[in-house]
Amino acid sequence: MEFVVEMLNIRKEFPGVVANDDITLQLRKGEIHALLGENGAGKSTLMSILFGMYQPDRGTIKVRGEQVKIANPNVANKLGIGMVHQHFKLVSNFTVTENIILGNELKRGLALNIKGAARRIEELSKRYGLNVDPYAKIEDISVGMQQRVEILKMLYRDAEVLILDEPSAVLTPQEIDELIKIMKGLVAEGKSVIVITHKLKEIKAAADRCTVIRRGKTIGTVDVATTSELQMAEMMVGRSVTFKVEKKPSQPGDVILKLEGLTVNNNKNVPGLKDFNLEVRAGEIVGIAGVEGNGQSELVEAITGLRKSEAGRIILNGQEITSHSIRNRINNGVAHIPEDRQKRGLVLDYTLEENMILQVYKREPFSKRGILNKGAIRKYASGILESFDVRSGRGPVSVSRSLSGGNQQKAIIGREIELDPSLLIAVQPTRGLDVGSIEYIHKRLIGHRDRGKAVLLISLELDEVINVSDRIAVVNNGELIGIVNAAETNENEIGLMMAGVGKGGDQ
Ligand SMILES: Nc1ncnc2c1ncn2[C@@H]1O[C@H](COP(=O)(O)OP(=O)(O)OP(=O)(O)O)[C@@H](O)[C@H]1O
Repeated sequence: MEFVVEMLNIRKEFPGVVANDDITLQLRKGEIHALLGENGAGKSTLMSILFGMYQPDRGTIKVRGEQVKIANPNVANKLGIGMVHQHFKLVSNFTVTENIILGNELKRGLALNIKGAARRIEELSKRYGLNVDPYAKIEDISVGMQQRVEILKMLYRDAEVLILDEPSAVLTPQEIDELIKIMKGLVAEGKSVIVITHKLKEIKAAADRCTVIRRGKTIGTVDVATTSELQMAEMMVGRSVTFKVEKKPSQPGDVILKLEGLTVNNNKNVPGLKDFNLEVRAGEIVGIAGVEGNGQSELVEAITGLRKSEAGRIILNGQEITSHSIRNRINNGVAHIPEDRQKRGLVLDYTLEENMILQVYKREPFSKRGILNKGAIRKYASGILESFDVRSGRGPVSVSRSLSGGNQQKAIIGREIELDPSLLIAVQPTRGLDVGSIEYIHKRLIGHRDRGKAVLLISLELDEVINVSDRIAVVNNGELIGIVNAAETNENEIGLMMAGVGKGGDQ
């Protein structure tokens, strides 16, 4: 039998949107199958159906040739289907083993045999090259390791089909290489993998076949080896796309942000950012390059006021703001596209239009003498949603939680750019976005620069930092290693600096 899973002519409708419209996906045993589609195309919905979280309105699912009804995730597990979600479901003060047996042994009322379970987890970890310590606490291990724990959880439950929903979105470039190896190891052992990803490079490196969907419809399934990245991108968005970022040389003006000897403690109360000096001028984009966890969060949180500084000064438009409140900084022209869109970006239970006016609702024309002007709010929000192509079932009145991840991200970016801030801090702005949206967001960041504003871009994507920034500041271990002009550098030079080697070879 060729296919281990077949999803045939699947339809799923939500209020105002047909998320899946006659979609067919057939998974061969032992393959890595990529699922590619624009933000909001319906990928997560389709996988949630396969994992029993939603029921399709129409269509058939077959597992190992037999028609099945996957009423809930327990049924999916019993059929050998497991899923790693974008947001992990782990208890942070429990160990790896406790997390893996939680909800399995516990739910089934089996006597707990932690040692036996840990032994089995260790064996699985070795067999699939996962390198996970069964006794480590979740809060002490990296996000990449936590993801492996989620993979182990599926293997522990004997999953044959593994669904990974945008697994690389939370990983560093090196962890992504390791994940690709892990996926290849899984299929070498006879498992089958479906992976949702927007990264065409990863599809090329890892997948055997790729199914492309657009606006809820199947466009086709291709063999990855014989299809180029550009061809897949064009199938996905339905038009030609360029991966190149067009921009004129910058025209830097006055200093907008100045950091002088800034030292900021991290969560462990030791300096995460040390004696840091940087200037960002009007009309330029300064990128921060560095391996995750080398002071970027401390830098951003200190500038936005989410974290206090231990020493040094933050100067915005010539005025010291080192100890100003968050609100005061916003009012003085700092906008922030945060890394964690669900925690800091959107109030998920508010509608989109409510989220679009979070910072400005007290201003005219949105309110007058404490009374909200609904018409003005609707007009403002609709304008943002339209220009940033935020797709949702019910437009401005959609509850933010119902949007696909990528569309939530676009809404946040739109809201922050619309404030027309003198300093825009963009942290991982294109994480989770499709290539068409990335192209658009890059244009808007450059457009913001060209209107004489300052942009500070923090990204783990080296391509993005090099292509979008004018100058690049490289950080390592909380220190500034050096600043280079983006037009005069390359990935190698930046990579060395990221490893702590200063320009010219000095440590
Ligand atoms: N629970 C829900 N209620 C209402 N609408 C929903 C719900 N879940 C998804 N949708 C809508 O269905 C469509 C498809 O969303 P889905 O999350 O499947 O997209 P996606 O392809 O995974 O996108 P992304 O790449 O941005 O994660 C979107 O328009 C979304 O707003």
